[in-house]
Amino acid sequence: MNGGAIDPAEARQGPTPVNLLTGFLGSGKTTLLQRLLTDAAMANAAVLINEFGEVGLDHHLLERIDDNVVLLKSGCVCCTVRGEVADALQSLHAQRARGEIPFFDRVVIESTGLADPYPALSTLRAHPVLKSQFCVGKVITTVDAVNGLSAVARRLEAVRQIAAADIIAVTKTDLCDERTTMAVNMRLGEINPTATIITAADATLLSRLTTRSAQSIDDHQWTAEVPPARGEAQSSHDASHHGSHHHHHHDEDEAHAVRSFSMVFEDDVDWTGFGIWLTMLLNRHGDRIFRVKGILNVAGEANPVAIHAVQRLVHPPVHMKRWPDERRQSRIVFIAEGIDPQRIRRSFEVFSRLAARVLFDDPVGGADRPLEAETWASA
Ligand SMILES: Nc1nc2c(ncn2[C@@H]2O[C@H](COP(=O)(O)OP(=O)(O)OP(=O)(O)O)[C@@H](O)[C@H]2O)c(=O)[nH]1
Repeated sequence: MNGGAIDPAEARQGPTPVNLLTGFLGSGKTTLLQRLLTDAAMANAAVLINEFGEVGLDHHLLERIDDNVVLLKSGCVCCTVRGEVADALQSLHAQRARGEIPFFDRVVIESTGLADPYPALSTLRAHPVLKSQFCVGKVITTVDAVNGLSAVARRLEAVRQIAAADIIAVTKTDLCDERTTMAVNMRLGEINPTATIITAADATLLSRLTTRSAQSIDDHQWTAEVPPARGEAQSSHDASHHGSHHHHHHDEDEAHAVRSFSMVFEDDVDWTGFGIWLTMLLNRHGDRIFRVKGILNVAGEANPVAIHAVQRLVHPPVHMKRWPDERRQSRIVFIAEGIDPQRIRRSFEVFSRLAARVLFDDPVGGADRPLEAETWASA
């Protein structure tokens, strides 16, 4: 770690701006980032991706992979910024000064969908070394027009992400009618009256993100507590972190613990069977399954198929251009509240066996043997 190297870029341009890209699980952060990075103004941006989950996938889903894209270990920005994010920023800074990585003039941190942005922002501002190397740029928060209001009603992190925003980019408006979008915008305006609210597709987004506001960003009270509105977000931020690798025990009861878990498997996936299983699972448990994302080795496909679901909304699959590594393994990450991972695993195994039987062995077998796991997913 080199906090003291004299960086010619810094001498010329001053501290490098850091934009935090936040937003609840599945609200469209990576999609927006992908689009922003295609613009020439972002050609020299370094990207830090922080994921909540055992198996990091976002760096595979993001097409621009180069030396300046760093995937941080599972965790969340709010809890790791004093360690991992701070280290990553200092390391980028030192490597740039030594000319070891391509020049960058901006850093974008994509946080996990469960991160409280305030600790990260206050650390960036107050960290003894970082504060001279980097400055806090605008905070952009994505809000999903389909599921955003339900996230706000259930999770305090979602409220705090909106409250911290300079720019709120409303995503998935193409999947909603105008009234729904207006209702979302109104609620956002109540939570954060000073943010600029635009749709994610708005062409002015990038210029709004990269220009400094008249009011310095440093004037924000980053450490201020943002209370939830009445009736919103029953569980506290601190209590919400509960993952297999990122495992915090706070006061939250098991029923509201959010945990991330993953399934990794070698066998080909039957696409139809998988689609039926996922749809049934989300119909039954979508309220508590905030996020499903994965890369599947689909039978008959040369390249992986990326899948995304957010609560009950299943997005169209995306055919990826190549496998991220030699192993053609399927990887699926779930982020769910109060669900035992074993039940999802068992249910998937039963469905896989059923699909194999229907396809290859015994077209009618299985139908008379509704196992506990099947009925759990579909009942
Ligand atoms: N129709 C539509 N789909 C969108 C839009 N934005 C994102 N999506 C889809 O929503 C799904 C989730 O998008 P991501 O960009 O991965 O969301 P994320 O916030 O990075 O997800 P996490 O990192 O898991 O929190 C993907 O299938 C996207 O294609 C949008 O504006 N319209």
